[in-house]
Amino acid sequence: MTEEQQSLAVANPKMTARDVKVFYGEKQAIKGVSIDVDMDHVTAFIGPSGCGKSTFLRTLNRMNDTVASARVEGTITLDGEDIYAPSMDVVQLRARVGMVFQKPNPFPKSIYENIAYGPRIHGLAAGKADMDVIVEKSLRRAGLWDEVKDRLNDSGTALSGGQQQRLCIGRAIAVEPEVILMDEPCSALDPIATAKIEELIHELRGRYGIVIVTHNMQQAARVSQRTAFFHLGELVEYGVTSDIFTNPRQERTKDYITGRYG
Ligand SMILES: Nc1ncnc2c1ncn2[C@@H]1O[C@H](COP(=O)(O)OP(=O)(O)OP(=O)(O)O)[C@@H](O)[C@H]1O
Repeated sequence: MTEEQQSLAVANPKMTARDVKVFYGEKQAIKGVSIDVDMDHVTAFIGPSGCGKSTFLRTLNRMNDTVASARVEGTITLDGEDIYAPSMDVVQLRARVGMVFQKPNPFPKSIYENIAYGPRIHGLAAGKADMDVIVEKSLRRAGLWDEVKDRLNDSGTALSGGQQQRLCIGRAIAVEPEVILMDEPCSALDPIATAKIEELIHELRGRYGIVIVTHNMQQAARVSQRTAFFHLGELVEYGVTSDIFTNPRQERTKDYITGRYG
């Protein structure tokens, strides 16, 4: 075992998934996945289209609840607490485990309101001055403040695609999440906007647990320290990113990273 692999084994998990299965009606999309997510490493989910990356990602904050035919089995915990327990407040859970989607989806409101909306609902600001601080801090963390500080009342939808995606990251940050799930956050962006998001992921690492689904293996190699390779609903291999890309243990992983399918 390399030193890095040892640290993989002893990592203190923020979230754990054990034998997670997801069904859409009769069809099984996830076949018994177990994985840990920690705060210190960015985790990338890779694999060919339809292998279940997004489905599994969405189990981590119960976004699958919004799909009527979806059913989840197994156990997922956040700080040791079962997130599928009846006592779990799902609105609170989705603030603690935030999500950024493939297509930037700011609210059709001002830049300021996009950030302030969540903290207001969750009662995080005592008044306007408090909210101003939260808005500035969130936009700074999302790497957007300098670009928008003089136009906070402009519509969020008037920003460029890359700026909109950083606004959505800022919106997730504003409610003080512990984990941020990103579902192909750069697939609608040009290379420059993509580079900015990747840089931002580096800056956010450690402060938040980060899980990113990506089609782009170079991106997984650039932004993550842990990579999980999914195929046909199974987690085929999970490990230190550099090991997965240079020394995969499973034949299916090797075939995928060498471009034999996908
Ligand atoms: N709402 C749904 N209802 C029924 N089946 C679904 C639904 N969402 C996903 N699936 C199916 O579940 C399987 C996994 O899909 P999922 O979108 O999770 O894969 P993915 O690896 O994220 O794919 P992609 O990279 O193309 O986004 C696929 O067979 C897909 O058709």
